[in-house]
Amino acid sequence: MRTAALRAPAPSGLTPAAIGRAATLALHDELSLTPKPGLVTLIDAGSHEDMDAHTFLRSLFSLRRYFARIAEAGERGADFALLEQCGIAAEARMLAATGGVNTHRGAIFMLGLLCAAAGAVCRERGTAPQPQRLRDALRRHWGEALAARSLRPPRLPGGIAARRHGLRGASEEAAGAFPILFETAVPALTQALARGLTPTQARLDTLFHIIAVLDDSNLAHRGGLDGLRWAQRTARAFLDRGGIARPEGLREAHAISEDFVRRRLSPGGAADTLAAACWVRRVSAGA
Ligand SMILES: CC(C)(COP(=O)(O)OP(=O)(O)OC[C@H]1O[C@@H](n2cnc3c(N)ncnc32)[C@H](O[C@H]2O[C@H](COP(=O)(O)OP(=O)(O)OP(=O)(O)O)[C@@H](O)[C@H]2O)[C@@H]1O)[C@@H](O)C(=O)NCCC(=O)NCCS
Ligand SMILES: Nc1ncnc2[nH]cnc12
Repeated sequence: MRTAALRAPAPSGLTPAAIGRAATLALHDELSLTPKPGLVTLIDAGSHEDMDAHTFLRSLFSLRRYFARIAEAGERGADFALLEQCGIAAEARMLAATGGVNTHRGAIFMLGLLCAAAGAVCRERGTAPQPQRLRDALRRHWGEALAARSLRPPRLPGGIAARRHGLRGASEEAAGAFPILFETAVPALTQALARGLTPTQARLDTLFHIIAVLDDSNLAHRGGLDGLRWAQRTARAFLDRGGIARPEGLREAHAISEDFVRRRLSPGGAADTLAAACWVRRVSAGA
């Protein structure tokens, strides 16, 4: 029998397997949300010629063990170097599954760190990890390493664009323990559901809240600073008009998505942050 099956579940009942499963489900929640500005859904490829839903599903399948594995590493108190090795191996499996297309590199980084933090919290606290505890664990265990890492010269197009424009890319966001995730995305999703929006409506409104404030390096890479600022203004205006929960909300969301595609803009960082917000709600509720 697998050793994992012999392990007494963490006092909270949130085993690394449950933490990891929540990450896979959250990434599927994001992929299946439609319409999404410029992003891949189950029915269209958005602003992408190089990937579609099948690419994302193959990528998700290749990551099916990674999130549980990195949660287990966090539960054991692994240092950042070990997490990074886990992430690099997962990126290699993703690229092998997608034929070299970058579907989830940012999600491997962001959700990988969050799963590791959840593993640490479950072992230390014996409770379902609440947002603030997750954030504290990120800072306490890997804050210094993430801060040092964010000073390294970026090697990816998004990170290079972010550095050029003085933006907070994925590495800087992680070094701050994901402020947009915990201060914008999770509250927006929670409040939308509390207002009675359906899960789909709440996720869509939350995506617009994230696009309106995130320094999404994918947008900066593809559209420059003008493209990023146009996307942020467009998302903010949609929300100021009342967001998705209006008779004309869905039609407007489709029209905005067509504008993003015309400009070849794709907010991949916002998509990952939405998935992470869905994941935070799942694990905080005990997965
Ligand atoms: C740590 C890395 C993520 C690299 O660090 P860097 O800071 O250089 O990262 P960025 O380039 O800024 O962003 C990398 C990906 O992270 C997502 N993202 C973008 N902006 C943000 C943000 N502000 N906050 C959080 N996350 C952000 C985004 O990922 C998603 O989009 C990608 C798919 O979209 P697409 O447009 O197709 O992207 P490309 O193919 O690159 O562009 P095109 O050619 O199509 O135009 C996909 O990755 C989504 O997940 C950014 O792309 C990390 O890469 C790294 O160094 N990894 C090494 C392993 C490691 O350290 N792992 C740690 C495990 S805990
Ligand atoms: N659905 C999606 N489309 C394009 N890029 C993404 N990055 C993460 N999710 C994505």
